[in-house]
Amino acid sequence: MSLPELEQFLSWFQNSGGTIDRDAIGFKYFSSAEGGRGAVALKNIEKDQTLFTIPRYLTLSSKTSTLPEKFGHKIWKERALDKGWSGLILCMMWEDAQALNSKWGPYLETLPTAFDTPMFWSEKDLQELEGTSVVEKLGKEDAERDYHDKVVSAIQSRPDLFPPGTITIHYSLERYHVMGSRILSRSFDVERTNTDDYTGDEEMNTDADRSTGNAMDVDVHDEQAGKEDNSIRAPEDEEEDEEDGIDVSMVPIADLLNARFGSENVKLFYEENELKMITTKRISAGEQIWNTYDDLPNNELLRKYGHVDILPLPGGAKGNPADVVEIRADLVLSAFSSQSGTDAASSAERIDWWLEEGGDDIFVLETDYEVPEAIASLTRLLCLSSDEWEKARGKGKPPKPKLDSPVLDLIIIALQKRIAQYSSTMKEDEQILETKEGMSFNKYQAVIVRLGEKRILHTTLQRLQNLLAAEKAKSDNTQKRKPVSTFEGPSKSMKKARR
Ligand SMILES: C[S@@+](CC[C@H](N)C(=O)[O-])C[C@H]1O[C@@H](n2cnc3c(N)ncnc32)[C@H](O)[C@@H]1O
Repeated sequence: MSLPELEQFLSWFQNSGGTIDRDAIGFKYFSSAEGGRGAVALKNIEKDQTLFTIPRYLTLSSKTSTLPEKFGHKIWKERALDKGWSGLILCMMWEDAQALNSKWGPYLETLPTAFDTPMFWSEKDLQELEGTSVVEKLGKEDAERDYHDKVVSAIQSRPDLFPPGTITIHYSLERYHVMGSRILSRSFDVERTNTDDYTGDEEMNTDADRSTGNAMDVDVHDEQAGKEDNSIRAPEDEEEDEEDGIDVSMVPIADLLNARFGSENVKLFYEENELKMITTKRISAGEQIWNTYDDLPNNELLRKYGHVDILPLPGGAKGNPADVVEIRADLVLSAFSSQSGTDAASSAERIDWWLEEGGDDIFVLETDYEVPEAIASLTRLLCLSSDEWEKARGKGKPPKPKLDSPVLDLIIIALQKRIAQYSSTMKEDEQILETKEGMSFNKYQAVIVRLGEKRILHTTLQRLQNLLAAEKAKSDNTQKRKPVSTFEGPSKSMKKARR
């Protein structure tokens, strides 16, 4: 079973040195909730079976495209096209402009030309994501700055490579975003091997070259996190890739596989000269062949891939068990300032020290509803008396993450402030989903994302409020049990009562 639209591509793949077990794997359209176009098992397949292999020279990256060489490696670097994703995007636009003259022509034909990701949403739809971490991570402005500053001038400098008549069709800002989104939703972080030169066509069909050495995981898809996690990644991310020995690469066939939380049944492994998709469990005939995108939370799935995972959750609700919500450190600071009546500047020294010591500036709450130790430690740091703060600084150690009443009080306020950042309540979102008739797909996915975040916030908040109540009850009991007169003298509450 296969799709007619993929036949030319599959022939190209096999004729170019790729192998695929076509008795075991086919392609078909699943429901959109299951990923649309994807791969299916045509028979029962045992664990540890290789379904297809991709020679490294068939992967498309700025190492395998011949554009940097034609452009001149030196000038490529001078124009910083080796940093960030702009160089790879330019390679992909250029390869795409060559159509079937490109080595990857039939492969490029299989790639989507439109995306449902928030990068392409209207302002109105983006407002539905208010409060979530999606919007600030889109990186649209950074991407467009790269396009205007680096890519346009590179294109204009070489009319022989980028004929002026082709620019509006193949090198527009819109095409730049499409290529960026192809990379974001389909690329793999492929670790380099010692023999890094796998660009040449002379390597085609060299079965003897294939290593039987130890297979290792290939990091699947871009997995940057935190505020630098832009669709077009910050240059420093690419520098890290350089250091880590990773090539962000498009990998034919492998990128036809969908993924769903906890469903992985195959994984991409690499060997010296090729990548191998190998089953990680037995797959029954008719089942979808699922890769993994690292079981991302819905806010990241939506931003990178344009879909969300909706599965049954413990307690009856539906959502993504991998959901997370981010709390910025400045919200903790603002909770402290409003509670203590001080301004943020008076805590600046402590915050600077916290960051210098490597403390987090974003805390991540998960569906275990635990409070990250770092948020408790930062909160305690803010609450320390001047003497205690001097001591902590002297020792070079942030305070222990103990959840006592003052700390609980402040984290509760920070969570309440975080909840207030959304423009709708959790109840409203639940009602919106009950009557979803006529709702746009973008809005539907946005509500799923923000509801997932809010559930974590509300459940964690409830837990903390219970903990605080228990803490207070404990301290009240201790006060009550204290004898009227001890060797230390009357308790504070007794003193007060006598006045
Ligand atoms: C690597 S591609 C997978 C192949 C893709 N379905 C195709 O037709 O080429 C990733 C894209 O597939 C879709 N996808 C993958 N898994 C999905 C899922 N569980 N639910 C919905 N869409 C999914 C999303 O559009 C995502 O951006």
